[in-house]
Order: sequence, then structure tokens, then C-alpha cells
Amino acid sequence: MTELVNEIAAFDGRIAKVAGPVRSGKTEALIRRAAACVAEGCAPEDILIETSTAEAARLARRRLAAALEAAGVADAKAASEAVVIATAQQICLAVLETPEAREATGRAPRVLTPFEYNFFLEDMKTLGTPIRRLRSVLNHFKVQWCALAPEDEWVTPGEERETLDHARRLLTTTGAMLADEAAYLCGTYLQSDAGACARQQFAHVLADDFQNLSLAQQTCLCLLARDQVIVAGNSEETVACATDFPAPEGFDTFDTLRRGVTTFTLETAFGNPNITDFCDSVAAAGNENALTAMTREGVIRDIATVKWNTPDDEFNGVTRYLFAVNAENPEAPQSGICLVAPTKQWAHAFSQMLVKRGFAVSSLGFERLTGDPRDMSRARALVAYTSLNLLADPEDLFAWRAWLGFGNYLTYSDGWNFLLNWCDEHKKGIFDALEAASAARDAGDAEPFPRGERLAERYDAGRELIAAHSARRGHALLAAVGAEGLRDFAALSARIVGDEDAATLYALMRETQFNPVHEDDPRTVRVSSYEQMCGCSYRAVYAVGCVDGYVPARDAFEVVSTDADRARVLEDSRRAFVAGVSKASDTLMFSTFSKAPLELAERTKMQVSRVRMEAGERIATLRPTCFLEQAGAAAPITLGGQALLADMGID
Ligand SMILES: Nc1ncnc2c1ncn2[C@@H]1O[C@H](COP(=O)(O)OP(=O)(O)OP(=O)(O)O)[C@@H](O)[C@H]1O
Repeated sequence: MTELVNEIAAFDGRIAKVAGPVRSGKTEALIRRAAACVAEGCAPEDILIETSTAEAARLARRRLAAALEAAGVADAKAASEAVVIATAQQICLAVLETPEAREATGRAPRVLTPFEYNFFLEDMKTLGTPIRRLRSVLNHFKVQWCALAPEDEWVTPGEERETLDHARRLLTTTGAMLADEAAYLCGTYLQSDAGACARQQFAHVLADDFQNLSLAQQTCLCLLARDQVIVAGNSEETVACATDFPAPEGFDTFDTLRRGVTTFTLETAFGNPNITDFCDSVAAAGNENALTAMTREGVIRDIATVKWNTPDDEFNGVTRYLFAVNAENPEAPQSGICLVAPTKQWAHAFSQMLVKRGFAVSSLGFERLTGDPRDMSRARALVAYTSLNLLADPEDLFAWRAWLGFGNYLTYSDGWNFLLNWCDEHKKGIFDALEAASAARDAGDAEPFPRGERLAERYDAGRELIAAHSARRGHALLAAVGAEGLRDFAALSARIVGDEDAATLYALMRETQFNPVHEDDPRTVRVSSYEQMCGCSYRAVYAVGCVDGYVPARDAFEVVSTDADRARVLEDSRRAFVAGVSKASDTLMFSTFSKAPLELAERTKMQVSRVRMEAGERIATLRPTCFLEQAGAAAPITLGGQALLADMGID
């Protein structure tokens, strides 16, 4: 085994694929290859390591520093910092950011956050297409972009063409970009004559978890390599953490579609053999061809499923248990413990309970700002974010687009459309239109375009906001934009020293939306989504809320959808589950509960197997995650929650 890793580390051919089951050292092999390149004299900045998430990049950099040291590289820390380690999306955006690419694409790589996307969607509705149809056409575009399919080959004249043109107009006029466009634009640019100078930027491109990338992202990475590309992955570990449209087939066929690919298959899984056996068995239950380990190396320990009565019992019980475990071994870093949660609600409930028990918590995967921009009382975090955006960059046209729309049931998409038409007619820019509307409002004149007065009112309020608060900093600034006390801003508020200006605070907030990472503090227990487990490794993983409907998602059971849809959801959930829980090297515990109030179960999409009355309340009966029993002989042992607590001396 070690021999094979050494072989990969020394591989000097042009193109290789590293396959292997969970925990077989795929990442390790890439890290060792990067270290060997530096040791052989390659400039660290000439090496690109691609990871699926920003957190995986952070951890890879740490592992690389250790590997460089082991390889005898003089200033290992500095070298590890100089190697480019980033997500595919970050890499594509960096390419698109260059003046040459901006010129060639005519686009600015300012990606919309998910909540900003809602404004875009409202503006798309002005076309009059029924919303379901519009969503389906936009989804079609995203699929094609992610497949890097040339637009002229797939856009049909009529509705599709019109929709695409309108989308482009909305985005280009505001200097904005959709997340799924980035790899498409980057790939198209890199393949064009104009992009020749941007191709082959790196001597070595080492792409980890290649199965998680879209075809467009996969292609971009290959185009960036000069001397060598090595991709590592396993399609049974596919998670939608780098794109909404991962293309595991791009990994599976990597060696058959190209000539001269050297394939390495790792066969030893590291860590508690019961854990890797469980993961391999669940993967094999979904796909008989799944890669499984030939040998397993590590200390054997039982893995268990703990059953509680209700969600409250689970929140209480698991956290009390963790408290007792921690008390037994207070020296062990708490960052080695991770609770993987199926939903934001579960993550919050556990985070709160852990804090109550005296733990510090770092949560990852649930930071996406949500709310309803049309309803001010439900848009406070969104307004605060956009206010910071405007203060940081008063020229950001998409921030203005959002700002103007808050609190209106159509987010003033009608007014925005009139404004854009006015710009076209007068050959003027958006600020000219807003200034004209504002001047007319001041003078009591007729609006230059319908809804102009409403937009001018919002525009003036935005100008006032900028004038009033642009000199503020730190907490005073957060208070001024209404962010102080909001849960979505709590982590930022706790982190800042207090003298940060708007640009700094906005950049931090934006980074949390696009490239979130865990706190670099060994004393914080981790709470994570399944997606954010990618690239991580923990001593102990507690998979909480393990009921059908959460894991796998309820759509896997939905009777109204087709068999194929159900199967697709089931298999997507299986891969995310396998990839997530496999990150435990030592201890793995599943936590489940047998009943919940029907209202909670329905609202949060648990799969209800029966409903019965208990003390006048309707109670849903629930089942543990179906994946547990699918593991067959490798399934965990089952314990009652009370028995678990009693074992630890907790009554
Ligand atoms: N040759 C080795 N000897 C001992 N331990 C190893 C070796 N290679 C990897 N490991 C350990 O095994 C674990 C898994 O390694 P790594 O993350 O590189 O595997 P992976 O195949 O990329 O995992 P994943 O399936 O999570 O993507 C890590 O804890 C790592 O330190």
C-alpha cells in the first residue's frame, strides 16, 4: 500500500487517475505528490491543488505543510502557503477576474448569493413565463452550462432564446453572474483563442474528489495544467458541495475517454475497520460495482445506533453523553468531535444545547442567508447584508438592484424592468436612470418611467444610508445596518476586533456565504452538514437526526414522483451519507428517535410511517435511516438512549 502511495508521489507522467474506496488515502496521495514536486524543485506557486470546499482546502494546506516537512523541504510552512489550494469555483473566478478574461467574456465575475438570486428570478418573471416553466428553463440552462455544452448547440429559438437573452441582459447590466455560469464562461474562455494565455497556468494540477465537480469544472482544471494532471476520487462519495450538478461520470470515464492515463487503485482503508466496512457495505447496497477496500488498517471499535424517544430526548441525551465523554478525556481536542446534522434546524438545536453544556461550537454548512426579501420583517439579515454591500461598494449595481426591491411583493421587478427599458431607450446607465428618477421626485415632476418615484424613494434612502454610515466601523457599523443581534451575523460579530471598515466586514460576510470554513480553534466541537464533511477527518462522528426523510431525503419516499426520481434521490442521499460518516477515524455513532409531534415531522419532512394519538396530541411514528439496515452484517449495534446514559453513569 505505502508502495503505491510512493509510486503516485513519484509519478512523473502527464496524466493519472487515483481511485479508491472511502478512506483509502486518495487525498494523501495527492498531497504527497505535491510535496514531492516541491522537493524536486518545482516552484510551489506552479502547483494547483483543487478541493471541493474551502474547508477541505484549509485542511489540505495543513496536511501539505506536514508532508513538505516530512519530505525535507527547507521552509515547509512558506512553501505550503505558496501552493495554490482552492475550490474549482474559486479557480474559475480567478481566471475570469483577469482584465483579459473580462474583456473577452464581457462579464464581471460577481456571483449572486442564493438570496440575491431571488431578485434575479423576480426580474425574470417579467417575461410572463409561468414560474414552474421558468424554473425548468433556467434549470435546463444550468445543466447545459455545467456540462460545458456550447450555447448555440442547445438554445432553441423562441422561449428559450428569449429567456436566455433576458437573463443575460439582467446580469450584464448589473455586472453580475450566476454561480453556474462561472465554470462555463471560464471553460469557454480557456478553449478560445483569447484565452490561450490563461491556459496551462500550472505545471501540476492535482484535483481531489473529482467526482464532485461539474463537467465544466473538470474541463477547466485540465485546461489549466501544463505538465501534469492527477485526479483523485470515488463516485460513491459524490456530494453536491462544489456544484449543484456533480458529474461522477467524468471521473469514472476519465481514463477511458482519454489516451495514456495511468490508473492507480488504492485498496487499503485506514481508520476503524468497522466504520470503513459499514461505509463500503452501504455503498455496495446501492451499487454492486462500488469500490470496496481489500484490507482495512486500524483499531477495531464497535459502532452503534442509539435510539431515543423524541427529538428533545435526542438533543438532551446526545449532548449529555458528549459532556460525560469529554469529562473522561478533557485533554483530547474537541475539534476532533463532529456532529453531522441533516438539517439547519437540527444543527441549530444541537449547537444551542452544546453551548448550554459549556462547549464552544464551530458550525459549518448552514450559513446561507435566508429570508423573504418581499417581507421586511423576514428580510432583516438580507437587508443588513445588502446595506453592508452598498457601504463597501456604492457602485455595486446588483447591490442596488436588491436594495431597491426589499419590502415589495414583486421586489419592484416591474419598476426595474421599466428602468432597464428607459436605459436602453436613452442609451444611459442604471445610475443615470436612478438619478433622473430622483431628480424628478425632488422637483415634483412626472416620473421618467413608471414606478420611477418608488425606486427613487428607495434609491434616496440608500444614498442616505451610505452618507450616514460610511465612516462607521466594526460593531457600530454592524449596529447601523441592523446586523447586531442577528443570528446570521453572530459569528462575524464575535470575530471582529472592532475597527473594520465596511469593505472588510462585507468581504468577511461574503466569504462566509461562498467559502465558509470552520474556526481554527481546537477547543470547538464541530457541527457540520453532510456536504461540509468533504475533505475532513474527525476522531469521532455523531450522525444525529438519523430518521428516514432526513437521511435519505423525503423525496426518496414520495409516492407522487416517479420510480426514477425516487431512486435518484435515494442514491444521492446514500452517497452523501457514506461520504459524510466515513470521515470518522475512530468512533461513529448514529442517533435516531422513534416519534415526534406530527406537525414538526410534516413541516421538516421526516418520513412518517404511522400517526397515533398520545395525550390528545397527534404523534408521528418514525423509522431509523434505511441505510443502517442496508449495511447487513456491517450494521451498527443498537442501544437505547437511557442505557447509553446509564453506562456513562448519567441517570
Ligand atoms: N499510507 C497511509 N498510512 C496510514 N494512514 C494513512 C495513509 N494514507 C492515508 N492515511 C490516513 O487515512 C485517512 C484517510 O486518508 P485520506 O483522507 O487521504 O483518504 P481519502 O481516500 O482521500 O479519504 P476520503 O474517502 O475521506 O476522501 C486519514 O486519516 C489519513 O491520515
